[in-house]
Amino acid sequence: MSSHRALLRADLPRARRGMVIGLLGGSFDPAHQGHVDITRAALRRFGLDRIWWLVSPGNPLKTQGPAPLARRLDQAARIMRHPKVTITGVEALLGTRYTADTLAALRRLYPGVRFVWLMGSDNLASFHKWEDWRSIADTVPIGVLSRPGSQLSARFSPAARYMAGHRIAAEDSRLLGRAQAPALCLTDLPLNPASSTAIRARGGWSR
Ligand SMILES: Nc1ncnc2c1ncn2[C@@H]1O[C@H](COP(=O)(O)OP(=O)(O)OP(=O)(O)O)[C@@H](O)[C@H]1O
Ligand SMILES: O=C(O)c1ccc[n+]([C@@H]2O[C@H](COP(=O)([O-])O)[C@@H](O)[C@H]2O)c1
Repeated sequence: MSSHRALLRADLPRARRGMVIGLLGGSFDPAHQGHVDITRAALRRFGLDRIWWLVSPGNPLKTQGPAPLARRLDQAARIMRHPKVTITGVEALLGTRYTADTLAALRRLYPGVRFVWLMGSDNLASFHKWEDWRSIADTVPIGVLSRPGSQLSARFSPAARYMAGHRIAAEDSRLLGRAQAPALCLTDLPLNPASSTAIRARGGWSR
């Protein structure tokens, strides 16, 4: 193994073959209680062994850059404390920005590990604008957590239509982790209206 790859592996989170790992990607600028609530709910509902937060170097669709990655990672680790949740800067380590590239790299690095992509319903509503979104849908099961104001637009989104024949009902959500992609499960949860935009707007976080 080259020294570069050895270093990379030393920093990456560990996973055993056969594990089911949920990936929650986000700017986390800053992380808030909404992120914590959906993470705990996803662990319970989707049959996941672990969740990794992928604190993004920067959302490819957002024009304004977030606060420095190290600060967002520190703040996220303070707010999200759970033995099954790891806060990571995996995308910065891998040099990926687009989710499709991140997933392809993770699959190569973790043979035998199952990944599930997690997102709030606002992101499912605009998922069809992501790079290679159909290939993401075709290769990884997707678990969607309700977010106030976007449940309807998510249910009727182009991405939900694309996966219409591959829906897992909310009452069967535990099957998602071991389902073959494409697989989509939308859960109804107690909703948390928290948002990073609102926290920044009231001066609770500066970039
Ligand atoms: N309150 C919430 N309820 C459900 N999902 C959420 C909530 N807040 C964030 N998410 C989801 O968590 C992931 C990461 O979110 P992100 O870091 O962008 O936070 P945000 O509050 O949406 O930020 P911003 O307001 O800056 O867009 C996304 O999939 C998003 O849909
Ligand atoms: O790959 C893409 O085209 C793409 C476009 C928009 C968002 N994403 C990812 O979606 C996740 C949520 O982003 P954000 O900024 O809403 O927190 C994060 O992991 C982003 O990298 C990915």
